[in-house]
Amino acid sequence: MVNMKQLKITVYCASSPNIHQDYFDAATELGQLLSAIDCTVSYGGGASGLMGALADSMIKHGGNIKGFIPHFMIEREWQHPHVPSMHVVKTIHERKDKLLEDCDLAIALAGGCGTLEEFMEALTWKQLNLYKGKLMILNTRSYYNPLIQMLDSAISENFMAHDSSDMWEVHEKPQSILDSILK
Ligand SMILES: Nc1ncnc2c1ncn2[C@@H]1O[C@H](COP(=O)(O)O)[C@@H](O)[C@H]1O
Repeated sequence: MVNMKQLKITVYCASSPNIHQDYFDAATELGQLLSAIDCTVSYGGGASGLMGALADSMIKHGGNIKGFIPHFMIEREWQHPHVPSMHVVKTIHERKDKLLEDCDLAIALAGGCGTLEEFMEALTWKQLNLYKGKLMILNTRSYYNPLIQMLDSAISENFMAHDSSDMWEVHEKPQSILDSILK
């Protein structure tokens, strides 16, 4: 049985606030579900978009959430004001390293180029065995279908090994992510 106190989860997600309510609902639900299993969640430390929704939900439901935010974003006052454990790092590269350090599971919620880049780096590191944790995609509103199709093409065209899709799980709903963690 997994000791949930030990489980370290990283969540990559959008900074944009101008998105469909379904994405906010999914981030809020995931925050509530992860709070209930008492794991530690690390994220980019922002207050806007899905980052803010996830952090607000975890704070509301008594979860453990840590932010890793580069100094230049603090200067722009982008950090979440109520996340108690906020780590200020020098660069965005240091933030990405910290987010994957000792991470058991990295989850990509919907997001823009920042989220895509973070998730693809984690996948690349997993392929190189530099990251040993799990990877999950929360496919709210089928947002990630084109990326999944692209990865399938990379496999079918032999740019990636035939068993590469074992490296990630795709979940349509937050509850399905929780079920996979608990199984
Ligand atoms: N306003 C922001 N606060 C914190 N982090 C931000 C912000 N804007 C971009 N970022 C960085 O990008 C990802 C999310 O990027 P998306 O392009 O919105 O998916 C976030 O983790 C930060 O690295």
